[in-house]
Amino acid sequence: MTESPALPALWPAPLASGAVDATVTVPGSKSVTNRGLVLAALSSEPGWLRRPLRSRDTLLMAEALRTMGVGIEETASSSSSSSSGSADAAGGEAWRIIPAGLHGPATVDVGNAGTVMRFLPPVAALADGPIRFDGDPRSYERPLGGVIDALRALGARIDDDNRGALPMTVFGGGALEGGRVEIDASSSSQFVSALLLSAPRFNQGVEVRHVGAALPSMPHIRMTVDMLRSVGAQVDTPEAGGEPNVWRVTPGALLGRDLVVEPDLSNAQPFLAAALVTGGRVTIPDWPERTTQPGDALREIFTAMGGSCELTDQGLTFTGSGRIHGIDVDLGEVGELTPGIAAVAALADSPSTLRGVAHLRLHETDRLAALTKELNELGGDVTETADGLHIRPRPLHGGIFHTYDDHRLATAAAVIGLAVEGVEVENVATTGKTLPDFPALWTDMLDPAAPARRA
Ligand SMILES: O=C(O)C1=C[C@@H](OP(=O)(O)O)[C@@H](O)[C@H](O)C1
Ligand SMILES: C=C(OP(=O)(O)O)C(=O)O
Repeated sequence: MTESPALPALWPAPLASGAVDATVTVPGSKSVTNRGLVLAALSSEPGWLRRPLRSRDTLLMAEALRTMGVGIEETASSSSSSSSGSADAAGGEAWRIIPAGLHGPATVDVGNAGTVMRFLPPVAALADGPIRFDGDPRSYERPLGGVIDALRALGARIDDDNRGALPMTVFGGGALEGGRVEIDASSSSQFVSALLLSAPRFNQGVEVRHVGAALPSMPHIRMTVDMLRSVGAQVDTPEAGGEPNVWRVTPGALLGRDLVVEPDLSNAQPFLAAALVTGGRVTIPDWPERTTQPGDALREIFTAMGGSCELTDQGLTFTGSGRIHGIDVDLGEVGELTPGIAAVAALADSPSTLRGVAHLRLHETDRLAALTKELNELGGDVTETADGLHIRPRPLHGGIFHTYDDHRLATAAAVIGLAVEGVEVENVATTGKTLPDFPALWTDMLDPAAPARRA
């Protein structure tokens, strides 16, 4: 699914011939889909996920749950379900998730999905046998020690041959005691989300206390809390008058729900950037009015960089002004937006400073090093700071943009290619991690008549 044989090793990023004017339907959110799968698998009754994202990260999550015994059925429409009206209105494809006893032995391939490698070890601790975790070479380098240590403190037995990283085996004991635990989640908010998501099934629930430097990606933790509450879990949070950096989940059964997955707003980013870069207009249908997705911050960030946006019944319409301004911004809450913002900043009329994202060095690749190197090889002037990037725009030229198996590097390169002739994106198929149809969506955005011609 991820490696389409039709995609060339070097994808010539199309140059925009003018202002884009398009409506782009963006597939479902990776973060919502993978949380929805985990929560449904841990529920006490079957549930539905409608418009789930089907990408490498979410298919790995579904497959991992299946290998542990969970039923996940694909359906073409919602008509035979007991779904709510809103879900029926969503129509389209759906996954029916049928929870079952979690069984080992099993082997989980995490690929390079942070959500799979962090969210599933607590689930595996509830299984009745050993669950082996392995993945792409990069997954061995990504931080996991916080989850491993916390699970051990909560009663799990784990054999981590690579000491604090993958590969490893979680020896599920059929149940986990749970209770209080301290964790340093400064390298990834997913450590906190991982413990909270499975905690309703721990005997004592959980109290997670983050200790250490700043915690990144808070909107993703809010997403975890919101989704837990939507399936009936009781969660106390710092926001609700609780102690700072402390989350509590009470043990209890989770309900099977019918959830319509929102479009992935972080994957909407390159399309919104296209409006900004070309002085055009892009509409993303189904942009939610309220959401915990960090991509919603693009409304503010890209407006500050030179566009304007309007949320209507048609969705979010973003309009570029023809000018792009630099920005000085802390992206700690919305780190996954950094590559796309860096691409736009490299084309701006003034310098930018992107701060608060040191943890990106341990994402799919070292994103700070990769963006610096690749933008500079096209003639840019980017320097790494201790916690981000300083970008001084200069005229860029064409060349190969290496992507290091990082979907967001590939989409960032496509944004540069709109304005710079001759950009070739290495391994654009890596976008399949979260957005398998990216090359077709991109060319259709630039030529909205293309799908009709193909039909
Ligand atoms: O919980 C999630 O769904 C995510 C949390 C964030 O991780 P980090 O806190 O590790 O940056 C984000 O970057 C990632 O793309 C998705
Ligand atoms: C950091 C990201 O992914 P992951 O879920 O693998 O951490 C991302 O999608 O930008």
